[in-house]
Amino acid sequence: MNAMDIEAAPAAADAPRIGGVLMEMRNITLRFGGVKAITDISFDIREGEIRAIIGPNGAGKSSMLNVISGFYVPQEGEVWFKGKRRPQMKPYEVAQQGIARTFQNIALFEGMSVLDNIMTGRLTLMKTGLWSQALWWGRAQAEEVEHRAKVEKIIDFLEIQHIRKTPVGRLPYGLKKRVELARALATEPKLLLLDEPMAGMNVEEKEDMCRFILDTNDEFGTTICLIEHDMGVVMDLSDRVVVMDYGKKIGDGTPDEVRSNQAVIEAYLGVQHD
Ligand SMILES: Nc1ncnc2c1ncn2[C@@H]1O[C@H](COP(=O)(O)OP(=O)(O)OP(=O)(O)O)[C@@H](O)[C@H]1O
Repeated sequence: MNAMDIEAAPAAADAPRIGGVLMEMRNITLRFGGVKAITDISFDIREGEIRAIIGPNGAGKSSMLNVISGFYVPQEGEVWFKGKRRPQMKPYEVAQQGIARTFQNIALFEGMSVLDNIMTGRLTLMKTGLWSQALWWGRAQAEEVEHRAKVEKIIDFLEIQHIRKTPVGRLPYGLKKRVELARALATEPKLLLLDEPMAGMNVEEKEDMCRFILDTNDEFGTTICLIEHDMGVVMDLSDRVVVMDYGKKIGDGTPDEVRSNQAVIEAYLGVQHD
């Protein structure tokens, strides 16, 4: 089911929430000149799950998210999506495949309203060309109405009706993050990548964001892959966790498995490497 297929019947209560492999990273290595940001890492993301990537500062988490989103092309390894090896793609082509993301540093149009910002998420889904839209021809008009309706549903879902006309630049940080999530959802992603969704938030804002992430996953079946430093949040939200340290994978499993993994404990306690 697509993220905003809101009218669709909810999944049967006994249907398994997590399905087969949606994305697979196979032996990924990424270098920046002499710096090896990722060394030979493999893991998968299953349909419908919430998958976290954690690790100390500089572990290579953002680099990995950038490989998934097509922003970085690894020197070695393969990316598989929906059972096919993904050729080298531009980030917009990856977005067209149904992968959306939010950023560590919010990337919104500050002077534009919340509504207009979220509408930009619909651009890749628009079928009518620029000329039809500029001249407001019938088909473009009908399409605009349809896109607006989807966006209004997202606005309701994320409880941001009261700020829909407000320029984003005037919003507090926590709400900006929610608008960024709204724009990502407007693309109707199959896979949603969240880069530190709780960074800089107070406790109340974190609780809200957690609820919206869980609701997105639960109600629309959206697969989510997130990077997050707040360990409590990661362990509460995630089905499975990949742990990176110095560009290598040192753990992979359920929150309980990862919590009791000696290499992970040492990485977080700052045990010196040889
Ligand atoms: N564009 C780049 N050019 C050169 N080196 C980079 C670049 N991006 C990341 N690196 C290096 O790659 C390594 C991994 O960085 P990355 O930002 O992926 O880690 P991270 O786990 O996301 O860190 P943090 O939690 O601090 O954001 C670091 O040594 C970093 O300095």
